[in-house]
Amino acid sequence: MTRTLKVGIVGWGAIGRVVGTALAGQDVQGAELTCVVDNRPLGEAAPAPQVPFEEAVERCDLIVEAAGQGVVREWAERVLTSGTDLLIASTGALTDDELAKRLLAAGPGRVYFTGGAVGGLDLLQAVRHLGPLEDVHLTTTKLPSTLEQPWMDEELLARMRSATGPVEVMAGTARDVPVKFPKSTNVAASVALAVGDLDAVRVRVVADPGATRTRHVVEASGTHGAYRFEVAHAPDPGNPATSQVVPYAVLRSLAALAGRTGQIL
Ligand SMILES: NC(=O)C1=CN([C@@H]2O[C@H](COP(=O)(O)OP(=O)(O)OC[C@H]3O[C@@H](n4cnc5c(N)ncnc54)[C@H](O)[C@@H]3O)[C@@H](O)[C@H]2O)C=CC1
Ligand SMILES: O=C([O-])CC(=O)C(=O)O
Repeated sequence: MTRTLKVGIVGWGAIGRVVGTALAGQDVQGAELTCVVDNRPLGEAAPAPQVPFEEAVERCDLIVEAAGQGVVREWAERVLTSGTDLLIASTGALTDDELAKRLLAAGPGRVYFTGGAVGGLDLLQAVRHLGPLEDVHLTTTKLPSTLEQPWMDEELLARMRSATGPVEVMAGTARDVPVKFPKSTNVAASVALAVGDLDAVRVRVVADPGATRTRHVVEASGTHGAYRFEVAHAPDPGNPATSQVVPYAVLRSLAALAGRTGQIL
């Protein structure tokens, strides 16, 4: 008999709650929810025991990080070293070259990332083999309130709050942007992971009071072709910084990792 994959969720928020509830309801063949980690007491809210991180690493075959970039920085290497696998949502943490290098060298646990809110990453990963992509652009457009940051000056905050149309709040590369919007632009790092180059991905972050749907547009071109992927997601009602689809992207990855019959992977 094949073993059931024991999964621990770190972060019982917009992503973790949906993923954990589906796992607890046995919606993912071959995988089960073993425990939950969160820095807030969850009481009866979680359908599996809430445990400290150390205990989750011991008890699980795979940890799903759905808590924030800080958790990846603090825990990822220890998870992998213990032999537990790790599925990362907060890919922006990997813009730190030192951390990324350490994770690449760590094991025996394996590290995965979810495509999350953005599409087309499989194809971008594939076309790398045909030659470099010369031009890669990501434009992320969200509601202004989801993009406000402590480092912003009063003038920018006032422009965002009084905007009646789109306002560009940052232009940079996938190396710079996810650090500045840690809860809102992990997608930039995910595109860079697919392309294989943080500095090659040019990112624009746009605040738009009309953005009832969060939009991510990825455009890339090289000598071998041109690619464009555009999504417009409903935001999670409780946490509009996160698109509602993201936990389902995590669940899709989990179904593939648990890899049981009854599905075409
Ligand atoms: N790759 C992608 O497309 C996306 C990635 N994300 C990433 O996923 C993270 C989680 O997203 P949501 O579920 O929407 O956030 P959320 O804010 O709804 O939930 C986060 C949960 O993690 C917990 N938490 C925070 N720090 C913790 C720590 N140090 N230890 C234990 N628990 C901790 C919080 O208490 C909260 O329950 C975001 O911060 C972002 O980095 C979010 C959306 C899309
Ligand atoms: O959910 C989204 O649309 C994107 C997001 O928050 C992130 O990349 O961190």
